[in-house]
Order: sequence, then structure tokens, then C-alpha cells
Amino acid sequence: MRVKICGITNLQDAYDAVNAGADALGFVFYKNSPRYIEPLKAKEIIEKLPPFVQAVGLFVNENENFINEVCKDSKIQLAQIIDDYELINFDLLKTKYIKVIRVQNKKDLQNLNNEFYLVDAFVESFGGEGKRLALEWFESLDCSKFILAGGLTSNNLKELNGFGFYGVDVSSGVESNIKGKKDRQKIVDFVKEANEIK
Ligand SMILES: O=C(O)c1ccccc1NCC(=O)[C@H](O)[C@H](O)COP(=O)(O)O
Repeated sequence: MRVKICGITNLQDAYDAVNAGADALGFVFYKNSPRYIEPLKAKEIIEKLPPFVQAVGLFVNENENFINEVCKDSKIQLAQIIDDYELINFDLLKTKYIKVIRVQNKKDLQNLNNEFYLVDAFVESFGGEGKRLALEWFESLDCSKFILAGGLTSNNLKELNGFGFYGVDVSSGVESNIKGKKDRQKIVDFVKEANEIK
């Protein structure tokens, strides 16, 4: 089970996530988010990451030029893309990407292409709100290319046993009481529980 810790805004949280065993760290390039980070500040963190940890950049309804520029400036390795209006020409992206599906009902999970998706609960603010998805919507689906997000915590990860998700993603579930600042113990507990999912 791959684990992404999202909403990294400082080096200490990045190190805590890496030391706990996270596979990927998420950096939010959406200015309205309390977890927004300047690309050059993200770069300072990303340059200090050890090998085999992926830096993921989050983009909300941006164009290809903006995404390419920010990925270059920050050294992001994977762009996580919300493209509500389907305006992006993905062929023009210079960085590897993963699309986000913001799920409001079971129907949103049907007729998808054979590619990896980050599947998140629909929230007006676009993410990081701790809202969960109904797991029964995934019961008859092949989840092997889904990274599940939305309201996950170390206490509810056991519920994912048997679904076969590729990975999990968390932001508010490992935060302290300050948005944008993580809690080391919550990260440790989350990664440990994620590694126990069968
Ligand atoms: O986290 C944010 O502030 C954010 C803002 C705008 C777009 C996306 C954002 N986060 C996306 C993520 O991948 C979160 O990890 C995901 O929504 C899960 O969040 P949570 O329910 O808090 O674990």
C-alpha cells in the first residue's frame, strides 16, 4: 500500500513523513488553500528529500503553462490535477501526472479509463476537509489503480481491508490543530496502519 502525506508546508513535516515511511509528499499550489506553499519554498524542501520519495504537486483548474512552470520551479515529479472544466491538454504537460476524481456519487466511479486516479471526496474547497467517501461504492470495482483520499485516519484505515486500493492519501487526518502543520505521531500511526492493510 503506497502512502501519500499531503499538504506539506515545512521541512520538519516532510522529514517526519519520510521517516515514518511515506512514499510521496504532496505540495498544494492552490492559493486559496491554508496549505498553500510557494513553489520555491517547496523546492527547498524537495531538494532535501532522500531518493525514492516522490514529490507531488497539487493543481486546481490551472492551465498547462502554469503547471509546467511550477513543476519546473519546484522540482515536482508528479502533478496531481483537478481539471473540473476539462480544459487541459494533457499531452502538453512536461511532468508525469495523475488526475483527481472528485466523487459525489457512485456513478462518478464508472466508465473510467484504464489509468491511475486519485479518488477524493467532493468538497467545495477542492480538498483537505476530512470528508469521507462511502466505501460500498467501491465494492464491485477494481480498485487496483485507485489512490483513495478523503477523511482517512489511522483509526479508519482497517476498513479498507479487502478492497485492493493501490494507495492512500491523507492531509487533515495527520494534522495538528493548525491547518498546514502536521502531527508527527499521527503520521507514524497512519503509515503503520496503512502498511497493515491487506
Ligand atoms: O489539502 C488542501 O488544502 C487542498 C486544497 C486544494 C486542493 C486539494 C487539496 N488537497 C488534496 C489532497 O490530496 C488531500 O490530501 C485530500 O483532499 C484528502 O484530504 P483529507 O480528507 O483532509 O485527508
